[in-house]
Amino acid sequence: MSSTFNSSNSLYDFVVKDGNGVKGIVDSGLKEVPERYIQPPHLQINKLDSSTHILPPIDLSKLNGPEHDQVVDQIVSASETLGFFQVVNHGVSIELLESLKDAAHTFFNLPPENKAIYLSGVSPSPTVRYGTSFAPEKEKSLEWKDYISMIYNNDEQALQYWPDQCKEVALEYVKLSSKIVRDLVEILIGELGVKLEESKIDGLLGRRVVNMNYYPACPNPELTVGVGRHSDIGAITVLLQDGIGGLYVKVEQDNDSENEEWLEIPPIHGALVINIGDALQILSNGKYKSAEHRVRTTNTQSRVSVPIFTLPQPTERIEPLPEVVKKDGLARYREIVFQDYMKNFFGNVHGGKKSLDFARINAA
Ligand SMILES: O=C(O)CCC(=O)C(=O)O
Ligand SMILES: [Fe+2]
Repeated sequence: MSSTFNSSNSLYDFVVKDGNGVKGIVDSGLKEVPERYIQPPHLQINKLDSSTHILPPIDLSKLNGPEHDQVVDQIVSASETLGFFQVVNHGVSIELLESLKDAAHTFFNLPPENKAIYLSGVSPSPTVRYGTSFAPEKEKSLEWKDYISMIYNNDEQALQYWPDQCKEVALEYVKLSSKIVRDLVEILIGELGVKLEESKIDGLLGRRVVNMNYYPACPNPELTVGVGRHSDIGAITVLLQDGIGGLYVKVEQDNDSENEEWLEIPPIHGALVINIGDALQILSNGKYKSAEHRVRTTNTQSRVSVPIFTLPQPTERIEPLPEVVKKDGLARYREIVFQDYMKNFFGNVHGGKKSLDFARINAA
C-alpha cells in the first residue's frame, strides 16, 4: 500500500478522490507523514509555544437566578476579548455528549467505501458531505483531518439523508444547541443597546451546520496541522471536543508584534466550547471578536470534535448595526450578502483572519 504514496498525485487520489481520507493513510501502516502533509515551518505548531486558557467555564444555569448579571458580564467580557469561552449546565446532557463522540468514532471507523458514498458529487443529498482537509484542490499542504458535514434544513431531510451512525444524536444536538445560541446572541446584541426584530435574528441564525471532525493519530504531529489557522465565519460556533486537547486560540494583539500568543482551550468534561464568528464581529462593528484558531494533531490517539456552526441565511445582508456605528463614529465593515462571504471563504485556503478582509473597510 505504501507504494501508492510514492507520487503526490496517487496520494491525492487515494485520500481525496477515492475517499480513503487521512484515516486510510494511517490504516495502511505508514510510519511517517507523506510530504504533502508537511506544513511550512511558520505554520507548524510548537506545543511549547503556548499556555493553557485557565478561565473557568461559565455556568449558564445561573442566567436564571440571582447571579444573572454577573453571568452576562462574563459572556460579554469573554466575547470582547478572546472570543472563546466554555460553558457548563448548558442543557445538553453528558449522555448526549458522549453519544456524539461515540457516533463520530463509529462513522469514521466504517470501511472507506461506506463513507465514500457521501463524497461531494455522489452524495445522495447536498445536505451531507464527507471529505478531508479544508480545500484540498487548492492547498499546498493538506490538513490532517477527515470530516462529515451535515446541513440542517428540517428533521425529515436529516433523518432521510444523514448517515445512520450519527443522524439521531446530531439532530438532537442541533436542537439543544440552538437554544444556547439564541440565548447568547440575545445577550450579546442586547449589550449593544439594540433590540433586533425576531425576523432579523432568524436571518442571522437561520442556517445550522453540524460537522464531525476526525483527526487520526499522526506519526509526526510537529510537522502537520489538524486544522490550519482560521476564524469561523458564522454568528456563533458551539463545539464539543473530546479529552485529547489540541485546540489553540490566538490572543489578538493591538500592534503588529512578531510574537504571537496562543492559548490552548483545555478539554473540560461536560463543557461545550463557544466561539464568536465573523458575522457577529461585523454586526458588532468589531466589539465582539471572531478569534483565529487552529488544531494540533497528536501521535497517541485519534481525536474527534463536533462543532455546530450557526450562520446567517445565504441571502441575508450583514453589516454593522447602525446604532453601534453611530456610537463608534465610523463603520469598520461594509455590508455583505452572506452567500458572497461564504463563497470567498470556501474559495480560498485557510489564512488566519483573512476572511474578514472581504468585509473590512480600510482606514485611510
Ligand atoms: O476540532 C476543533 O477543536 C476545532 C475545529 C474547528 O475549528 C472547525 O471545525 O472550524
Ligand atoms: Fe473553527
